[in-house]
Amino acid sequence: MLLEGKTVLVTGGSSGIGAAAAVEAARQGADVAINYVGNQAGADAVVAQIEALGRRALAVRGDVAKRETAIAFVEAAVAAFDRVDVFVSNAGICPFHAFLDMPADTFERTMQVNLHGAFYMVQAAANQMVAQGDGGAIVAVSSISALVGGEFQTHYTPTKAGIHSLMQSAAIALGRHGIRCNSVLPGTILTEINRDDLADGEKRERMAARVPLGRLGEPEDLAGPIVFLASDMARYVTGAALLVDGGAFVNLQ
Ligand SMILES: NC(=O)C1=CN([C@@H]2O[C@H](COP(=O)(O)OP(=O)(O)OC[C@H]3O[C@@H](n4cnc5c(N)ncnc54)[C@H](OP(=O)(O)O)[C@@H]3O)[C@@H](O)[C@H]2O)C=CC1
Ligand SMILES: C[C@H](O)[C@@H]1OC(=O)[C@H](O)[C@@H]1O
Repeated sequence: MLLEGKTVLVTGGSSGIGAAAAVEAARQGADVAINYVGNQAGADAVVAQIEALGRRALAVRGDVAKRETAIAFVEAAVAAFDRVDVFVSNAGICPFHAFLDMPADTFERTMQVNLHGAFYMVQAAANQMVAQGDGGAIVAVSSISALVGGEFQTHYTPTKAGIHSLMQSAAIALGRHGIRCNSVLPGTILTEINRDDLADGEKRERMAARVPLGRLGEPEDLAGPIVFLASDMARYVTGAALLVDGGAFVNLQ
């Protein structure tokens, strides 16, 4: 097992990619704490799946846009499990909207949840790891959208580029502490975040047609790459960004 005896924290662990990563971490031997903001039923279901695997689980509610949520999440996990070995910064939103009439509050909320939230969470986890004194691993969920644009994502893609950049700079800041920082860059993965957007059958087919592996992604497609980067198998990997997109990014012609 790749994460035997480790404590793993996942933000946005109540559905989609975060839920899949949390359950896979437990399958790989970790105790897991998840953060969520509103979906208590989803959080409870993930806790039940982790416990069914014989591991300890904790769900902590909180809005990642607020710095105090990060402090409270890490404190709650340490109170329950004593330490933080792996931190997965995953929580995010993508309220699709046109650029020219983007409401300021939609832009600002997306920045606060996706980028400010990642910063505060990663900072809180890193401080705990530094205090423990024996390293750790941080994996942030960025996106293929860090590298390419989206007409209705002008508020969102900069947050994903920012998360990619945050991991690069954090890798430098934290390397001396033995803390590795990497990102995964998912392509289009079928989750709640894009359920309405991909209800448009024409768009869904167009997105799938771009993928050399022939299908859109499932949350579980991210679980392995996240666990790998979190594990000692990736012990000399830091500052890296791993595309997990079925080949969509490289598919120009
Ligand atoms: N699906 C995709 O195609 C892609 C997704 N991503 C990224 O993956 C990450 C996960 O998204 P995905 O699994 O797809 O979508 P989901 O909507 O399924 O999951 C989003 C998760 O984030 C949580 N969340 C949202 N806002 C907050 C908040 N303010 N505070 C705390 N938690 C919050 C949700 O909690 P709750 O359930 O309680 O609302 C939920 O657990 C996001 O960062 C997204 O940008 C990147 C590339 C592609
Ligand atoms: C939510 C979108 O469908 C999804 O988010 C991303 O980051 C991907 O690039 C997709 O656009």
